[in-house]
Amino acid sequence: MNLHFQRFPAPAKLNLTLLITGKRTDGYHLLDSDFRFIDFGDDIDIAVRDDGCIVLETPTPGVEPESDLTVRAARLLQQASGSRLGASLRVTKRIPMGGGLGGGSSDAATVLLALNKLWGCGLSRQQLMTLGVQLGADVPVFIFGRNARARGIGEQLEAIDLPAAWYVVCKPPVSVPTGPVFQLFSQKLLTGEVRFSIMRSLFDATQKQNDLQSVVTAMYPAVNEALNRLNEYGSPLMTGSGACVFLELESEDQAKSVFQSLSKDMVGFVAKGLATHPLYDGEA
Ligand SMILES: C[C@@](CO)(OP(=O)(O)O)[C@H](O)COP(=O)(O)OP(=O)(O)OC[C@H]1O[C@@H](n2ccc(N)nc2=O)[C@H](O)[C@@H]1O
Ligand SMILES: Nc1ncnc2c1ncn2[C@@H]1O[C@H](COP(=O)(O)OP(=O)(O)O)[C@@H](O)[C@H]1O
Repeated sequence: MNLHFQRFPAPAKLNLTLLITGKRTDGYHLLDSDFRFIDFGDDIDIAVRDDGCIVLETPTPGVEPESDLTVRAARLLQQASGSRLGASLRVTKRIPMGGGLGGGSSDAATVLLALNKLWGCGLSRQQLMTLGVQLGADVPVFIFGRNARARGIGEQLEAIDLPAAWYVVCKPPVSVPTGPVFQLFSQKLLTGEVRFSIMRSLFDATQKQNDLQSVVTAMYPAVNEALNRLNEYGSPLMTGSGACVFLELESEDQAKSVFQSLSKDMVGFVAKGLATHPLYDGEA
């Protein structure tokens, strides 16, 4: 079979603020969070196959190919669209796993967006978002394509305009699993150590916070250390359920200079905030 690969970007996200506002009866927590895409991410090379097979040529260490979100996204679209076509996938992984940067979710969203076009499925953006949330709470925002305020578990999205900004992102040497962080948050609710954040309009709108941060720093001192290092230059925050932490700066020069002054053992990068997802085409 003659395979013709095309490259599609899968950007990382930052949660510029993340409030936990309640809990659904199925145990999922309700959020109020501002998502921003950044110019750092994975790349996925995709070739259409005429035999219907979904082949991941670059398995991620520690993730069974069948449970990889790229493969699950392709199979889900096959089922939903009835397409008889298949795909070969090559993932160039840069986004650290368990980093709160949404790597797996972004990979899944990119596969859904790309194969919808390559297979000619013709599903709307909204239909793809409905499929995407079955794979993970973070998938819909990547399909939505604009920086967004997300509510519900991440499926109620409202586009937001954000000023140009650069980010120093640090990756402490730990990988944080999302489920246990929410579980611990729930336990601490019972003991009164954490609370649900009431409506955001009652807060100072400029105040940014992450309600999962205290839970994660209690479990992982390395996350606290990274926050302390960045604290010397501004007000850093953890993204998502961690482990990455970031500091927003107004210029690229400022961001680079902060990054350079961090000690060499701090793993991280400088990224620009994007206005939209690179695959966003303006269509609703
Ligand atoms: C916290 C956030 C914020 O952006 O980001 P990450 O740190 O994972 O990137 C997300 O809401 C995470 O979304 P995602 O990573 O897709 O989570 P999922 O795979 O759907 O859920 C993993 C587990 O976390 C818990 N979970 C997840 C989301 C949510 N709103 N409430 C929850 O209680 C559930 O126990 C679920 O089984
Ligand atoms: N293509 C993929 N890329 C990253 N993680 C994946 C992928 N497929 C499945 N996973 C699983 O999803 C988990 C969450 O990964 P990821 O979304 O990158 O981090 P986070 O939820 O912290 O933003 C990983 O620990 C891994 O087990």
